Amino acid sequence: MSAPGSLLITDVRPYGEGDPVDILIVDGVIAEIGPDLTAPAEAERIAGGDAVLLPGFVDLHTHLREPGREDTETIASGSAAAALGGYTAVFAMANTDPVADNSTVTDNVYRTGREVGLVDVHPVGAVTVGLGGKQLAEMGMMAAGAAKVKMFSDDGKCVDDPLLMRRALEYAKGLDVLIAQHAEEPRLTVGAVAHEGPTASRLGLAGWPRAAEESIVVRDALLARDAGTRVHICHASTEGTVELVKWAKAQGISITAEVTPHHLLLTDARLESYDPVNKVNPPLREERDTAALRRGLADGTIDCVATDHAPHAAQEKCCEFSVARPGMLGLETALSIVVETMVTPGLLDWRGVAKVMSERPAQIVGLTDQGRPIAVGEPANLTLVDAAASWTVRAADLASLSGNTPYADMTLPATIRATVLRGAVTAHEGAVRR
Ligand SMILES: NC(=O)N[C@@H](CC(=O)O)C(=O)O
Ligand SMILES: [Zn+2]
Repeated sequence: MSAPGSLLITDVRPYGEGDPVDILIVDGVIAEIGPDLTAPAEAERIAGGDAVLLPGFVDLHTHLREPGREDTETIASGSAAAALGGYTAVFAMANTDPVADNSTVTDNVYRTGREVGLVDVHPVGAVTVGLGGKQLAEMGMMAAGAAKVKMFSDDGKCVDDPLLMRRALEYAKGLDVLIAQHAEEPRLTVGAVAHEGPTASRLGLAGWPRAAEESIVVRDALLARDAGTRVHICHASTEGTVELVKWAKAQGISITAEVTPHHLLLTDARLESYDPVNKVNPPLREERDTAALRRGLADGTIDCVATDHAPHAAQEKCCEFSVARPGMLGLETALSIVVETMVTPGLLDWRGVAKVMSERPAQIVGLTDQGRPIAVGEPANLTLVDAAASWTVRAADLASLSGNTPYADMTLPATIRATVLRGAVTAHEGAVRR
């Protein structure tokens, strides 16, 4: 990765608006914006080629698998995937082995992320010890450590005990940190592997009803109301969740929600092939759900896009559908899927993309150096998007160590031309800079 000094990016359109301008970055900060800028001879130069310039993306939901499953992803490989996907910050979920339920693990993840240096890696701390759902983890120690953990989640599992969730929210309020809930009432999803509906019935797959998600969403909204604190809903997947989040926000409850690219695009029609690449939690649902999620993201009910990048080894994804691991890759394809589902149909413009992929996620978690406006004096965390380009996804070409992308061999719109982290180029023309 190039060291900060000066960087001149020529010929870009901030938020896809107006005439192309140049951006001069000095020591990691945007120093000048305007036509025909000059830079010192030693400055690095990047030709923008009329790219759309956006604030660097922030992902609130990434699984990096280190420590424990470095065969499927490492902090280094996941950081490369993130930089190539236009991300400048990712939140690494706690369901590692060992679980990130103490400051030794969270601080190690943070330090390794800094050493790799391609993206800001913020570890997520577990809410409960070992993700066991029985005893609160030492959230205060993790928040006070080097990583300054800002978000806690048992993701992969739901904090289903209502009293424990209540205590976690109260504790989080005192620490001014965010609890992110994987909303799944486990007693409604015993043995479930697919969305409960006509497709699963026909294919003989055990169903995961919408109510398993929605009952936890409404419960946690009420618990957040009573605790006077905020709660964040991971990977919203149903029409009912959109309606419930809208209702809760209208009551003044401090609730936020994310949607994944795959829940915006894909439905359970994909399951006809029994290909385990389509197995994910929460499951791919129906068109009324994808339509509601798109509308919800467009009108702000759903706050942001998060990838739920979930790498798995080939041998855990090649078996029978019912025993395969749930989860799909997301970092390198997220922007393209958002363009396909939201920009192309006119539901979001580029300002809207900046909002849902950068500004809102940074605000939700309280990052002050990311998701900032593109303006003089702001930190240079930036993504250049070639909006007119397209690419064909090849699983083997992805930087992720795993290959479980549901978009293999699909041609998708828009590419990331470059990613800039505090003035240093982390990815350029499909290659990472180390
Ligand atoms: N989404 C998934 O299907 N899997 C995630 C866990 C999660 O996000 O729930 C994983 O860690 O593999
Ligand atoms: Zn989850």
